This record gives sequence, C-alpha cells and structure tokens, in this order.
Amino acid sequence: MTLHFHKYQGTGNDFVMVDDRARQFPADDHALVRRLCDRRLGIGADGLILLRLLEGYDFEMVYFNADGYLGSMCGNGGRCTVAFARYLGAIEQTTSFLAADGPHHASIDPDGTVHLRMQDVAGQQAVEEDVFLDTGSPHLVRFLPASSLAELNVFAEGRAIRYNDRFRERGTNVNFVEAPTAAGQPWQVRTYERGVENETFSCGTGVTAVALAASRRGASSPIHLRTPGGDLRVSFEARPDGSFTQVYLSGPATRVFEGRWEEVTGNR
Ligand SMILES: N[C@@H](CCC[C@H](N)C(=O)O)C(=O)O
Repeated sequence: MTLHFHKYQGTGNDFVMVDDRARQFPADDHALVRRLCDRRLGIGADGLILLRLLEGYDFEMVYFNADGYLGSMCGNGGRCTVAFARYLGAIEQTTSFLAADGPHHASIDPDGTVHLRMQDVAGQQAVEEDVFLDTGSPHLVRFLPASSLAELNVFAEGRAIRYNDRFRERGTNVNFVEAPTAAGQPWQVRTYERGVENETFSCGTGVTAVALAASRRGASSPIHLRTPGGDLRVSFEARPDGSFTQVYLSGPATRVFEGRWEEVTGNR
C-alpha cells in the first residue's frame, strides 16, 4: 500500500493526517494505523486522522489513537484538522465539521491560531481528591502541590489510574496539574493519554478539562495553560447548574512535513 500523508502537530501532540476525501484509506485495518503511528517502525505519531467529506458539514474528522483504534474527541487533532482543511482549500477562515462527539465550529486567525468550539460540558464529578469530566473524551484531573509536576513520573502514575478498578474497562486520560503561583502565570499540565498509553506533549481535551476544573477552584475564563509542548487557552461560560457552555480551545496547529509511505517487506 502507498499512502500520501501529512504530519501535523498542535503544541507537540502529533498526528499523521490523511486526505481521505476519496475514502480509500482502510479504516478497519487497526494494525496498519498502529504501524503508521509507531515511532520506531513507522512514521510516528500520537494518532492518525482522516479528513473525509460529509454531507451537511465541511468535513468529518475520523480520529484514531496510536493503538490503531478509533478514539473519542481529540482537541489538538481537531485544531490540526481545521488547519489541514484550510491547507487543502476545503475551507476558508471558519468551518463546521463533525467529530466523534458531534458537530464543532472553528475559526482560524491570520497568525494560524485555531479557535475550536468544544461541546458543552455537563459538569464534573469528584473522584476522591480528583475531578472527572468528559470534554468529548474522558479525563481525570489531579491537582498537585507546588513544584511537584516537573519531577512526576506521569507514565507510571497515569497508567496506575487508567488501569485501576474504576477505569480499567473504559479507560480514562489522566491530567496532572500545578496551579500558578503568581498572577499572569499559566496552569501547568502533563497528561497520560488513553490509546497512546503514554505521556504526550499536550492534550487539547485534557487542558479543557483542567480549565473547567480550575474554574471551580476560583480561576476565571480565559485560562492560560502550559503543556510540555506549548501553550493553549481555554475560554468558557460557567452556568449556575455546574455545566459549561461556549467552551473554546485555542492554540497553534502546524503542518510539519508531508511524505509518501510505502510498506516495504524484506530487504529492499
Ligand atoms: N490528544 C487528544 C485526546 C485524544 C483522546 C484520547 N486519547 C482518547 O481517545 O481517550 C486531545 O488533544 O484531546
């Protein structure tokens, strides 16, 4: 099989991006998606995204995690897919598209910043000392004491939560957070991602969950968040019943390179 692909990254969360408007990609081939995302044996990415045509929308975003299986909503992937649609000439400055969690609107600033409207969020649940929210994908948010995030073993701690008795079956993404120590500083976030089963440089639905959880701790919209791969902004309106609306995730989405992948067997 020969595949023409593009590589995108949004604050270091990286994706193999495929223009599948002709619907030729074998989306049921989980092993193929896994090989393409493999950082040693393939192109290397946290996930693979198909951009497909869909009636009533500018496009559909079909998102696979690096494990080869369909994921739930991907915020950084959504921003990258919007940038890709613009690169392909399929949209101009604004768009409406369908993703795993439903319809989304987005716009692109002249500097390339993509503002992605997320689904309204019903509320949040306390899980012992932590908070659980669904921002299109499931997220556990754990607030840490000052100066503990940099040294944290996110892989080990995140994996232990993702596979505990509560989450093992459906899985969850796990976000570790440090609050700003001075006004104007960002919230710092590191995320263990379900489906990648590792720490990623950034998670868009993750920082959205963190921002909404932080608002219950006194933070007000818009909230500035820093991930190992870069900075994101989340704005929202908090409703008195505990839900959130007008939730926007904003940040850069960059096309890194494009290429042709051809599966080589034997010693060619
Ligand atoms: N990196 C993503 C999150 C993708 C969803 C996730 N790994 C899952 O299916 O649970 C983001 O930017 O939101």
